[in-house]
Amino acid sequence: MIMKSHSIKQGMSDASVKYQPYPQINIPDRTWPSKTITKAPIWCSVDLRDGNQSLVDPMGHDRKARMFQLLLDMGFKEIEIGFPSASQTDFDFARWCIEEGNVADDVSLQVLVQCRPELITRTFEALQGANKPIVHFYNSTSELQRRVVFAKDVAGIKQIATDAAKMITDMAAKAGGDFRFEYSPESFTGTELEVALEICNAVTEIVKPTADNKLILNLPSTVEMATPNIYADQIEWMCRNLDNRENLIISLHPHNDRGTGIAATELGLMAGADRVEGTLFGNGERTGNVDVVTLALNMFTQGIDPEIDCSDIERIKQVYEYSNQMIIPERHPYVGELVYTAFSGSHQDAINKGMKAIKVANKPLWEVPYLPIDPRDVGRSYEAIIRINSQSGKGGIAYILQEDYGINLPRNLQVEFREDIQRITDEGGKELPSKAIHARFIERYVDQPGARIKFVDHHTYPVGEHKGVRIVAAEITDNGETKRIEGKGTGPIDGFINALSIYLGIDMSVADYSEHSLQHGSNAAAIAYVEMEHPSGKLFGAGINTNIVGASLEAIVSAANRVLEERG
Ligand SMILES: CC(=O)SCCNC(=O)CCNC(=O)[C@H](O)C(C)(C)COP(=O)(O)OP(=O)(O)OC[C@H]1O[C@@H](n2cnc3c(N)ncnc32)[C@H](O)[C@@H]1OP(=O)(O)O
Ligand SMILES: CC(C)C(=O)C(=O)O
Repeated sequence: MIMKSHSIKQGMSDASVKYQPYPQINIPDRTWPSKTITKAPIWCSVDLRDGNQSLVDPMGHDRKARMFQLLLDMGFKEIEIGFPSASQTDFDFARWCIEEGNVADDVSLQVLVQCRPELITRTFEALQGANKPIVHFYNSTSELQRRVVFAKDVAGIKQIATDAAKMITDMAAKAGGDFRFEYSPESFTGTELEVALEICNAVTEIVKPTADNKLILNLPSTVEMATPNIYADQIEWMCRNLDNRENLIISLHPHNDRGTGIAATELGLMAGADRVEGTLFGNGERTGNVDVVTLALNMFTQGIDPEIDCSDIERIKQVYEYSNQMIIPERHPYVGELVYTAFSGSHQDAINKGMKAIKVANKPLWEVPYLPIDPRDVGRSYEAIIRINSQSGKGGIAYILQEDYGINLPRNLQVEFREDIQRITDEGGKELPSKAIHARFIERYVDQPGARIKFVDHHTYPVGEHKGVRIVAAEITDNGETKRIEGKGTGPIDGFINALSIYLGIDMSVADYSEHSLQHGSNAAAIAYVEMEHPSGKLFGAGINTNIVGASLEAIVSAANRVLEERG
């Protein structure tokens, strides 16, 4: 019998009939692939307009004002504050920004308007008294929208743009202020390049930009329709062919329909664009606008000053969540709850070693495997870098004990303790927090509740004629009963082991020993680790005491208790 294989595509249409590939751009001598981004673009936040217009519940005054203040604090010099002719809320907010927004002289407020006379008139009312405002006008130019939305040919669509350009420049001249202008051939990525060029050139001719007042030509990827290289080709082609290029600011306004908005923007900048419109963490229509925080931090990690301040990413996140009433996912670049966290063993091991190497090198260059940015640069701490679950390894556990508690486990003890933690995480199926790992370490190696032997005190004294050999007389408790034991050795550790071996009737010796002071914690205590060899293997004990010899002898008792436990 022939078995039919199942495919998850069963319910989907025939793609080759329903969709068509985006055509290539004919620009064989393209230069952008060998360019790099060397400086920050002019940033324009469109959170309060494109972001706001895509929300389930658009922002009221408080949510807008809080977002506006954040954008000013982050250093945005151009902020699209709304679409004042669309609603009274947007109109009133524009008035509030102008009258009460405490906007610095180097910041331009920007507003959006369709190319419609009544809306343009209302927009100018909203802008009275604004300092260097940007009037951003747009109309859709794509082949599809010309056909199905406007039922107009190219000439008709160009007329909409040029009529608006004329009206806007006339009104600005009459108003006498220092207006700036931006034009967007909306749905640019669905517009034939020759058509976009013709319409943009016609608008430029009317606006007559100068070196002192450049026209912003915004070439939006209103809908992201192709791979990012196509957008870059389109931008390079426009930059090469536009009239009066020197008096134009070429702006990108990417959306993220294919999930490649960041890449498209970066390639668009390499292709010659000067400016980027986007939103914090990418809120916006459908899959969102391009995320300016990610763009800025991508630049930062390439050694470029992004010129917007992302050093308090938690505040940016909080305002984003309050104003947009949306939650940022855990994996969102640079800000997500989990983006600086490794659970898996090999990542933890490499991070642990990288962090140590950085401390040793004591140089500013950041080089930590798996962490493209120092979390502290965005105001995040190192606390969450390594978290422990069943996927974790010894390096991660060692890192947590070192970072959080100043406990620097010897390598073999890391291996031993990891097995214990692995058993717990496998059984629980859950993350084990740092506190629980520390508590387990103390319980197993230091406090040992219910253990048979406890160390109380010791004395040493020389053995008459034997130079270098000393007697160790110690007091211990065995199941709560006080006992005095005695042994010989070259020092207290040696002698105490000898005493315990005789008392317990088990042949024990020290295979490895180390100690260090505990930097964390209220008392200046020391921790000692003893790897104890016994007839059926090796295992570790640890002791913590303000006295280093005390810590060592407690570590021996700890190891002896574990030997007893193993023997049952
Ligand atoms: C890609 C973008 O993000 S563009 C920005 C989109 N943002 C928004 O739409 C948010 C704010 N918008 C609004 O509140 C409303 O749409 C308003 C107030 C602007 C207009 O409202 P209305 O006139 O009631 O409705 P609507 O938007 O449906 O109007 C569409 C009409 O304007 C025309 N139109 C649409 N865009 C433009 C434009 N840029 N320039 C000129 N005319 C336009 C349409 O062809 C249509 O004409 P028709 O009435 O002859 O068919
Ligand atoms: C108005 C324009 C720039 C826009 O929002 C878009 O194309 O997405």
